[in-house]
Amino acid sequence: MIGRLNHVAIAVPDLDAAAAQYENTLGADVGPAQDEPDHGVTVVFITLPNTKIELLYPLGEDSPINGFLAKNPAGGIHHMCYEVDDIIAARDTLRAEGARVLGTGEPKIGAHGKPVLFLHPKDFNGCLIELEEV
Ligand SMILES: C[C@@H](C(=O)O)C(=O)SCCNC(=O)CCNC(=O)[C@H](O)C(C)(C)COP(=O)(O)OP(=O)(O)OC[C@H]1O[C@@H](n2cnc3c(N)ncnc32)[C@H](O)[C@@H]1OP(=O)(O)O
Ligand SMILES: [Co+2]
Repeated sequence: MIGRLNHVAIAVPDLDAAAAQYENTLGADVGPAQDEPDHGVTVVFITLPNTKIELLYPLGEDSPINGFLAKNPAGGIHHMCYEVDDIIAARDTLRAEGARVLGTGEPKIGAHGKPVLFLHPKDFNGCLIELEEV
């Protein structure tokens, strides 16, 4: 069901510093910061030859990453995003297997303009999973 690794997301306490570090110290292809108000985050995408890194910073008071950053003040890996062909079919299969789909269960439009859903980290070895329909 899952296909390519679309991105690995890292929650960071200082978005400008993290973006500059990836650009200047690691020599990566770093994009501009973009606000994602529907998701409560500001993101910076870093394009690697085989996948992307998503730097995440909270946007607004109800950001879903506030708790994670409170527990991990230095930052940390927040989620993995896997590509799927059909996100509704994937959701229904996963639910039937007992996995918890977060939020309303209806896909939202993600940072790439494509539908996304999240799966509870406690159901997947402590790793929050994002699914993106490509
Ligand atoms: C723009 C878009 C895109 O790429 O297109 C994005 O990525 S938006 C990316 C941001 N959006 C999202 O993450 C949306 C989905 N996320 C959520 O709904 C939430 O963040 C939850 C995953 C439900 C966690 O919420 P919250 O931290 O408030 O809950 P909580 O404190 O009760 O946490 C429940 C347990 O899960 C753990 N926990 C929390 N966040 C975690 C994470 N990212 N990875 C692994 N474990 C995690 C907590 O430590 C806790 O474990 P213990 O009980 O053992 O201490
Ligand atoms: Co993401």
